[in-house]
Amino acid sequence: MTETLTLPQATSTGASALDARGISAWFGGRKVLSRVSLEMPAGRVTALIGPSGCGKSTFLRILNRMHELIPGAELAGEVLLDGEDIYARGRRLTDARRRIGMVFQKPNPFPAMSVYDNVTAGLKLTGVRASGAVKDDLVEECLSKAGLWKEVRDRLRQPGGALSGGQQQRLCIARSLAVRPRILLMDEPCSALDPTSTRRIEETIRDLAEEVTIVIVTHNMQQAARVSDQCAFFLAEQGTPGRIVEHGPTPAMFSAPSDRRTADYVEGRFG
Ligand SMILES: Nc1ncnc2c1ncn2[C@@H]1O[C@H](COP(=O)(O)OP(=O)(O)OP(=O)(O)O)[C@@H](O)[C@H]1O
Repeated sequence: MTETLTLPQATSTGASALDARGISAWFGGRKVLSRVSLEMPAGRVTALIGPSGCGKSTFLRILNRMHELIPGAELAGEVLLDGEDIYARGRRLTDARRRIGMVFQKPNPFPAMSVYDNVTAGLKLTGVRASGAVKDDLVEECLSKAGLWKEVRDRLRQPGGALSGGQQQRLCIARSLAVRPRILLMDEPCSALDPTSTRRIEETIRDLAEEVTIVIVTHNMQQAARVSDQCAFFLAEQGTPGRIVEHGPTPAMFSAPSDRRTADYVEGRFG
């Protein structure tokens, strides 16, 4: 039986806290993350930083149960969404997906689908029912929040693939917002974009932060400094699994990190 849900009301306090506890991860028996714990407070932007291969994306995928879809992938630990483990027995994958959205490195709208249908696409996939008028309002609301409404309000029936790269990424953000997630995960969302589009997305991230908790992976230290409230520095030293070396408020991580390796990384001496 397919479950049908109605759309949650838009509120200004929809953000949730996410708390990862003792997360370890393996691919085909190779351990890539070891006992990573991190609290991601409600309504804040958390940036995950660190050199390539230290497990940031793996950690991010564990936060919305995407890791378990990879053949040979395993994990241990807990991910608490407002205190409840998304991996607890009986919890459904679709539940986690609805509450914890994800935006990827490369903009991935449905290219032949209209801008309008791209925004509402997530509703069907997550079993949410909405009437035509509700959908119209939702499309405007989500495109506005993603900072795209003014640019596409007259092009809602054009294909998503006809937008620029930066617009496509904001369309993907709007699509994620349509199911009213409490958390938005972003895996290097600007790495395929030009500087102007990057700044536009960064503004969007800051605007969204009040109502959705954001966790962003970025290799761009200036970006981490501009958009995040707190940072976690991941490192996998000499073939060991990735760990968090240090985490804390962003200004402190950049101006007075307590670990020398954090200082070396944020100042660009390695990675
Ligand atoms: N699907 C997979 N199968 C096997 N190993 C994987 C898979 N995905 C990632 N890994 C391995 O897990 C480790 C962590 O990778 P991950 O992509 O999480 O790191 P990252 O810090 O996000 O890197 P980057 O910054 O380059 O994106 C790496 O050693 C990588 O090779």
